[in-house]
Amino acid sequence: LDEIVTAAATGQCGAPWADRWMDDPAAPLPTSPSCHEEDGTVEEKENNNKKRTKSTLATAWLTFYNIAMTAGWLVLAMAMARFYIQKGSHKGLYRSIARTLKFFQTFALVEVRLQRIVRTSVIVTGVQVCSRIFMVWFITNSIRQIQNEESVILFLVVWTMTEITRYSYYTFKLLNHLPYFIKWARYNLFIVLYPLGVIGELLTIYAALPFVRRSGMYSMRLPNKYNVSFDYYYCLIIAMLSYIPLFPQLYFHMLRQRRRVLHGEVIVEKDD
Ligand SMILES: CCCCCCCCCCCCC/C=C/C(=O)SCCNC(=O)CCNC(=O)[C@H](O)C(C)(C)COP(=O)(O)OP(=O)(O)OC[C@H]1O[C@@H](n2cnc3c(N)ncnc32)[C@H](O)[C@@H]1OP(=O)(O)O
Repeated sequence: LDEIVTAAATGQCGAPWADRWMDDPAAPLPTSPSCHEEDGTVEEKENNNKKRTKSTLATAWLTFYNIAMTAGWLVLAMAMARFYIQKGSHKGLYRSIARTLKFFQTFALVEVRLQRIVRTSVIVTGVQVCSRIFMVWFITNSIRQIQNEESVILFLVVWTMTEITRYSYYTFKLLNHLPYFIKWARYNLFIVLYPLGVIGELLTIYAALPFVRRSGMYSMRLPNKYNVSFDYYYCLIIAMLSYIPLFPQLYFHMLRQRRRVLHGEVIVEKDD
């Protein structure tokens, strides 16, 4: 076993079958892991080359994506700081950064599919990204009257701090130059920022309720030609209630990741 693991880890000539064995431990082991046996067929070599090219392309793409997202959230942070310094008030701040925020937060949708190349969870990432997009497009952007609420600024500041730390963590990690303070920040700041972000989001949805009820936006009342009724007001109440079962799952997921990354604990997570 040591021989197999060492071969796979060091990329020695025995690595192709070692890789295969690590992918499928049930596969029969060769009697002797000699280099000549495993120089392999031309087909095997081509496959290995393709795999290597794919992983280099994936890493290059991920690095570009994470640099772009770090830059995007840094631009947002600077725009917010500049607005506040110039105007001395948060009124109008959301409108001034709305476009950039919508662009970068919506772009994060690609992360839901990242589990094909990194060890991220599709469910956790899906809930996180969808709830953010819901907050941006269907609450804050759609209801002008709440855009100047303090709670909007609260979740904006918290999201911005989180994302600058998170994307710069991924970037430096991919470049194999991860400063400890970024790793520390990625897996510690969320302990306070996550609940604060949730408070900001819940207060914002709560502030939206009276406007939604009065305007009847995004709602369908009976009778109508589809014979379907939908009340956005109750949909928002359900969304608020869904934080009760969902948020603890996200929070405990991050606490588990923290133990794994900062304390080296081996965590066995259930498959998505
Ligand atoms: C449709 C309407 C729904 C309405 C109802 C909604 C209810 C919702 C309830 C809950 C809502 C929560 C709202 C959230 C608000 C906030 O965000 S507040 C601000 C504070 N937030 C945070 O601190 C977020 C912290 N949480 C996370 O970061 C998430 O768990 C995550 C974003 C989903 C990330 O999870 P995960 O990927 O599992 O963790 P990591 O440890 O970061 O990564 C695991 C491995 O994957 C690699 N990886 C992941 N992404 C990338 C990437 N982009 N590039 C490169 N690599 C990546 C990462 O490096 C790890 O690799 P290994 O270390 O090798 O394992």
